[in-house]
Amino acid sequence: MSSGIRLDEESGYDRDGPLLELDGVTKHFAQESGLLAGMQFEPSQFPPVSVDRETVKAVDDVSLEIQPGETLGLVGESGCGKSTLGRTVLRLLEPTAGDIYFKGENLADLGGEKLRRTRSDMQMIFQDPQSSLDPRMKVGQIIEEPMRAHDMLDDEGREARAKDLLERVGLDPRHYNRHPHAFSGGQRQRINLARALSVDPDFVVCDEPVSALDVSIQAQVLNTMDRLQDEFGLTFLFIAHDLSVIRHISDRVAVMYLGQIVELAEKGELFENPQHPYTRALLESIPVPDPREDGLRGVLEGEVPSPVDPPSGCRFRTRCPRLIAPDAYDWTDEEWPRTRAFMRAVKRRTFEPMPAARIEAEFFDGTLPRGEAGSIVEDAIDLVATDGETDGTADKADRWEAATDLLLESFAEQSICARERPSYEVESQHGTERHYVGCHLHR
Ligand SMILES: Nc1ncnc2c1ncn2[C@@H]1O[C@H](COP(=O)(O)OP(=O)(O)OP(=O)(O)O)[C@@H](O)[C@H]1O
Repeated sequence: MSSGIRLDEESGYDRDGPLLELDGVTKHFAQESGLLAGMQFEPSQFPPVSVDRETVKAVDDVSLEIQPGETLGLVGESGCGKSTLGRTVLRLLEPTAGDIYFKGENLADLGGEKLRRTRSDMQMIFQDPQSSLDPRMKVGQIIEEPMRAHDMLDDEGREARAKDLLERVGLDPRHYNRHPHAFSGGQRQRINLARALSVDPDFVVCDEPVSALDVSIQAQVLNTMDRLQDEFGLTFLFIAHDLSVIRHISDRVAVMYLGQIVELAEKGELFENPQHPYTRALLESIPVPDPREDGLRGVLEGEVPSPVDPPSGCRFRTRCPRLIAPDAYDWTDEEWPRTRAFMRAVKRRTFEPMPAARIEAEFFDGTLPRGEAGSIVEDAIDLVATDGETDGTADKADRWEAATDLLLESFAEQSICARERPSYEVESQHGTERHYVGCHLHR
């Protein structure tokens, strides 16, 4: 067509547009709070117990697009919301807020036959090929099950298609009558692929599909997925915590942290020109095949905070090595990085108690920051130093906590990183696509 726009006859879908579009997608879970599984004794009421509920903010305000035929890799540490996002996209989970458009149509508006058809157009494969295959069923039945559920073909047609699919995923069609236990992990994941493809979907969410497999098998399965993507014209949302897997399969990569996308760029751009401190830390923690290295380099410090009460502003700021200086103080080039390093060390208690002068020497090269910032640092040093003024607080643990609170409240909480949610676009150095980064360093 001269306009370059092609419309899907039935749906009016503009094929040059995104296949999938997420707009502010949010998924929160209500759960009982931690204390005694949330039970509280309330003698004044009947029954005399109440259950506290808290909100797990698993996915928060995610917007992105996936183009037809591409693989968008979704990467992040365990618990950052990748699976929840994948399931919400397929509406296996109802979003708390936001819209999901598939082929231009809002999934929330679909019903009846159209919803049924869209469901078969969107499939999912899971991490554990062992537990997702019913051991009592034969491979043929497993692959035919979705076709039966969607009234696709007759018995003969389904059998022929199942056998064809077995071959196309790299298995022997003669295995049609075998049970899944007769197959290796990699082969079972191929059966899963055949099942997902049986209903001829356009879009597949692949949730850690190779994580349970030996590294030697992973590449083979990934290569098969790559080939099938071309043959079937598939679009993948590919979830993995392993950056080398993501690098193998993705066209673009979205990095997720505590329920939000913090960076999104073409694969080459993301790996060659990572801009978010979280992405950099993830990249640095890829194990290197160097026998002198004892495993991981530059490992991420601390734990991922709870999604019940995520940090304000940039969610990564509580672990970020590049937290931005608070504007309320006047810093020289050296003062802020030193103060930041001291604050992190106090918070994580990474140094042994020592006299104040030694702390000053080790963290500040003997010269404290000038002005108000310097007085605050001095007070914090006093609290943790072996010869510091204790101000009546004799307990050592309390003093470390008081120093941590003082530093965090005076500095970390005043940083723009704590006050505003970052969202910026930077120029790509490699490739042509947009490079999104949620980090105030790009203000
Ligand atoms: N049904 C649920 N009820 C309450 N909280 C949930 C539920 N499902 C997930 N969560 C929480 O939501 C957060 C995100 O979990 P999710 O499984 O999506 O992360 P993930 O990045 O896929 O991690 P993993 O790779 O470990 O599966 C976690 O804190 C998790 O405990």
